[in-house]
Amino acid sequence: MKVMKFGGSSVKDAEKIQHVSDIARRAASSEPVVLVFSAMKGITDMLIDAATSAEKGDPAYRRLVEEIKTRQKEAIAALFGNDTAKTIEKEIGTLLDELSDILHGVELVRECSVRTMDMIMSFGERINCRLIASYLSASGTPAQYVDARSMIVTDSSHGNAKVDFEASYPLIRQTLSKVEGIAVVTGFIARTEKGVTTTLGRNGSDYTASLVGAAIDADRVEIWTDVDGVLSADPRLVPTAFVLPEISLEDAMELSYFGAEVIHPYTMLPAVDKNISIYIKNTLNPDVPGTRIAAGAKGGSAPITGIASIENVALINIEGGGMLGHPGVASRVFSALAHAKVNIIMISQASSEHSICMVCREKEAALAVAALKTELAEELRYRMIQSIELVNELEIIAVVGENMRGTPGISGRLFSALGRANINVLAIAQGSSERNISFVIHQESRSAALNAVHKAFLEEVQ
Ligand SMILES: Nc1ncnc2c1ncn2[C@@H]1O[C@H](COP(=O)(O)OP(=O)(O)O)[C@@H](O)[C@H]1O
Ligand SMILES: N[C@@H](CC(=O)OP(=O)(O)O)C(=O)O
Repeated sequence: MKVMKFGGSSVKDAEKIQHVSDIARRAASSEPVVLVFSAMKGITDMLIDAATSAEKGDPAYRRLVEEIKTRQKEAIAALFGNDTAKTIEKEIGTLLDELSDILHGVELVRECSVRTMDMIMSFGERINCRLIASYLSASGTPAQYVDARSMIVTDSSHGNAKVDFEASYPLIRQTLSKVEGIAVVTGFIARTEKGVTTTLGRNGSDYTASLVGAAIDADRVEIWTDVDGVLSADPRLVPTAFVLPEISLEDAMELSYFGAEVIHPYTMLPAVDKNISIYIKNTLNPDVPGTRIAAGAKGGSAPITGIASIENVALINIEGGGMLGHPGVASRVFSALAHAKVNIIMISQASSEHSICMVCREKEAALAVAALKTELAEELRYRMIQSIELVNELEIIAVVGENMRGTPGISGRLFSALGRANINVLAIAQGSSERNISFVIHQESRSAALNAVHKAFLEEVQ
């Protein structure tokens, strides 16, 4: 039994849907499969844009809904014969009408809460999975649409909800045991205990697939995308990046946390629980073995496994001699940021205790600085803290790999490579697991830094 997840890039249009349906059908002829699909590529972004426009009272949202309708109509016309097309169009039309009504509501009240945003985003996966289940059935492979909200239960942190494993696993088993034909499960979406729609975070359909895989004790979970596997770096930025045949669950988690969007970081959590291997496969190149992500898998003989990066981040630097020997400042800083719901991606504190510096997403930076200025008002007034400085337009780069543990000289080699490429490093952090060194640079040096580090660790003869 295996779970196969197809991302937005694999179901962009009718032609791609036909192609992945063939892949799924072939797999289903030799073992039972459960399918998980994301929305068509770009649809989630369009839904977010529509909600944002409606909230501002900008009628542009109607044009976006029309564009979504047109894409669906085109796909339906290409996938179904005339009679079936009418039935599917009606079914999907009802969903699109509901979406229009919700957006109209948002326009009227000029407000789109995170809860409403989750409901709006859910239409991408719901529409796409209805379309694909109908297409599979109409083309001779009986399939049934499964709304993940009937089986994945989360808390109410909308936009990035936390899964209740204990509640979800039995529900997943129960729901799937009643499905006739192949289950076509909506990725990304879930619900609270009270039935309110939630989402698992952008790119979260990978996580849906591994949750389903762990619940049903699948032999493997396959994430089908548009590249040959997990590469040693983002291939769009590092042309010499190569496919990693296998990597550990921990390295995959680190790489994805630091921006390798080929897999969602939480995907590895259920797999750790149940010791399931995850395979990254390419729909454009289905016979290539891809990458196997599994407990204990080795990343290769190089000192690092791979490199990842996050753009549009900001660095906040709190400086002041008054922090020296005063316990509790760090804890207040992080509590204030947590309270303001700012997510800190990286932290580094100078050992002199003169400064604490943190990195967050640029879009959250102003909020973070305001929260810190309020929390540290006293210290600023009495000059125990001299400044709270913000630098925007930065990039975090992380070098990741099990092999770094206990290997001396990695930092020296890393910073020499950056020095040779004339790249200025603003902050550095290393986890005590020694599995990752992350550093911050100016965004304009991104490509030069990634390529220099890739060359130093992964291309030159070791
Ligand atoms: N280290 C990496 N290995 C492979 N792909 C990467 C890596 N870093 C970034 N990517 C990008 O991730 C993309 C796949 O993720 P995504 O677009 O979310 O796919 P999907 O739509 O299938 O979910 C690839 O096309 C690639 O450009
Ligand atoms: N559709 C959602 C969830 C998802 O996983 O998408 P994809 O598999 O295309 O990254 C998003 O765009 O975030």
